[in-house]
Amino acid sequence: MNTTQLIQQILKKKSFLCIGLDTDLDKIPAFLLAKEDPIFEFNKAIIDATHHLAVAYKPNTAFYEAYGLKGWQALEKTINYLNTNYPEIFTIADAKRGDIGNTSSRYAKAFFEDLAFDSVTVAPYMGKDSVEPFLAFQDKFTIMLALTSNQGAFDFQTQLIKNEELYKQVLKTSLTWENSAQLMYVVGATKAAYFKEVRSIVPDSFLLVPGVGAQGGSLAEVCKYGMNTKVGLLVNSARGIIYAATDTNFAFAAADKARELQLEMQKILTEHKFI
Ligand SMILES: O=C(O)c1cc(=O)[nH]c(=O)n1[C@@H]1O[C@H](COP(=O)(O)O)[C@@H](O)[C@H]1O
Repeated sequence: MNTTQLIQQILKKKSFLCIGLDTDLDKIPAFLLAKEDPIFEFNKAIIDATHHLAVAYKPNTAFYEAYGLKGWQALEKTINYLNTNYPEIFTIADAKRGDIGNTSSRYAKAFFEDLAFDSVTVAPYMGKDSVEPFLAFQDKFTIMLALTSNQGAFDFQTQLIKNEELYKQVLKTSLTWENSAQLMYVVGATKAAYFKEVRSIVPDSFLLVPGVGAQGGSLAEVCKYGMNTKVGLLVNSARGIIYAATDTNFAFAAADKARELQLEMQKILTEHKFI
């Protein structure tokens, strides 16, 4: 998957929605628990009901790792199901990895080769040599945390170091790395006031924007300064979509929630003259 294909999909579906598959056995409909693989059954139903409204899916690996081998198998089945049945969909392993080089290269192999995701989220705290092994996969995307949606983002990311916020230095420095065209950045929807600054540093990159829905971020506020000339946004919602209902109609209820966001996105894409 390249950005041209991603943009084509966005314009065709009139959507830049990413659905977070943060699948929690305590929250999914109880009747699914009797199935052999409840996590995969839930994901499959959500994907089948929403794939025409979303351009990307983002399983957060924590929700799978929490269930050990069974959870990891459900993650593998989910990525295989997406790649086989909906190859146009952009897939994100939300794993927030990053370690010394030889370890990062194992993480990259796990998510790009073994599980065949299009992208993986990476924490940049350990610097260039911890991110390079991900960027070495030239046809994959490395999505680096820049300014996260949580309150703790203010602990380090916005602190001034030599008169400049740390997240800005992270953005600027990453642009000097080899294959930086394959970088995307996480900027939380709850940080809408920062999008103008972010865009002044990374005008061409895609931004993955979590934090609408359950965390209270506003899509309209994000789009005011977050878009670039090629849309440049993937806006994620997990709980706000996938747990819309807990009865047998859960997937339809999720599709209704996804449709609400897609319609809002369609309006914004029209206003910005993309469609
Ligand atoms: O990298 C992420 O996706 C991420 C970064 C961030 O700054 N904030 C954030 O919420 N996320 C993830 O995005 C998802 C948000 O889920 P909801 O709040 O349920 O929509 C979770 O999987 C988070 O781990």
